[in-house]
Amino acid sequence: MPVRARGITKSFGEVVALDGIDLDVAAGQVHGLVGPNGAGKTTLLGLLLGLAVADSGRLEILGTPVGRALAAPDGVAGFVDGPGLYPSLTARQNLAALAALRGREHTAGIDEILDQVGLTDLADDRVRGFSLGMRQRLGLAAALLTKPDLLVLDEPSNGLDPAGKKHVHGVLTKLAAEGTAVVLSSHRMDDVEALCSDVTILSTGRVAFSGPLTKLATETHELDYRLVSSDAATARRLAGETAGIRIVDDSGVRRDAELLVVSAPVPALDELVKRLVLAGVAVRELAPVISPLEAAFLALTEQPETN
Ligand SMILES: Nc1ncnc2c1ncn2[C@@H]1O[C@H](COP(=O)(O)OP(=O)(O)OP(=O)(O)O)[C@@H](O)[C@H]1O
Repeated sequence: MPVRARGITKSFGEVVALDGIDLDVAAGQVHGLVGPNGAGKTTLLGLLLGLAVADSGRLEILGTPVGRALAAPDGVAGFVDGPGLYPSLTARQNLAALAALRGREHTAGIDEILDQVGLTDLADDRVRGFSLGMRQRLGLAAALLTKPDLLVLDEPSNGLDPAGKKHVHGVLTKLAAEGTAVVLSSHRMDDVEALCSDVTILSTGRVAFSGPLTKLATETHELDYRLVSSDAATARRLAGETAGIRIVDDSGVRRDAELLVVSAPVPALDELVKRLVLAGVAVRELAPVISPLEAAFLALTEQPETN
């Protein structure tokens, strides 16, 4: 198991950043860490990278218990708070310098790595002029210099354009398929859904959910769905007549003539679709207003209102 954490706590003065965290990340898994600002994601990723030590609890990285020393265990790569790069060197020189620092001749692989992250055209430009998204891609390239068994990335999609995202997703998916365990944090639920097999939802330093994304979807019993059909009036009538379906009027989503928003468990929704088709009403669009992950995120991390 590349990551096995039990009862991890970490405080900064009065602030309890991590409050009894359990986390398992298996080889070949892309594991998403999500949670509101300040939930403890970066702190946890920092522990995995050996940038800080926990106050208490047990942490095993790649099968080795982590001690009190600040050191990145062998086989671990990644970054938090943006990658550390030399601004006056080019992208290629940055990678060559890092490879040299690690005492190995990696230059043969540098062109291929730059290509994987989509930086070939910028290989000989100085990093000083790089945008956030370009830096993120170069940071990932640096992490690929040694093929890591555990890759830890804080907000790797930050600042990426669609092409950059495609490259990064491609690289991470390929690494995971080859057995690397990937742990990444993100505020983008769509990215996590596209990329991760498993997710941990953190809320004020505690684990609110940890497990496969598919489990989260089945545990979410009822969601709001947008239904666009060829006959909204009939759809509204049939929805009202179908057991388990509730018509939502104040959902805050775009209102238009063909759109109906209903709240329903999946079997009731199936029944409604069958009735619509029997009545000769075409279903043009049927999708959750927010995804199961986003719904779970909001439900599990909602802060009680303070008056
Ligand atoms: N070096 C530090 N000194 C003092 N407090 C810290 C330090 N690092 C983190 N904290 C506090 O610990 C808590 C968790 O912070 P952390 O950065 O891990 O959250 P996060 O989930 O990564 O947030 P974000 O989504 O905003 O990046 C916050 O309350 C933060 O203020």
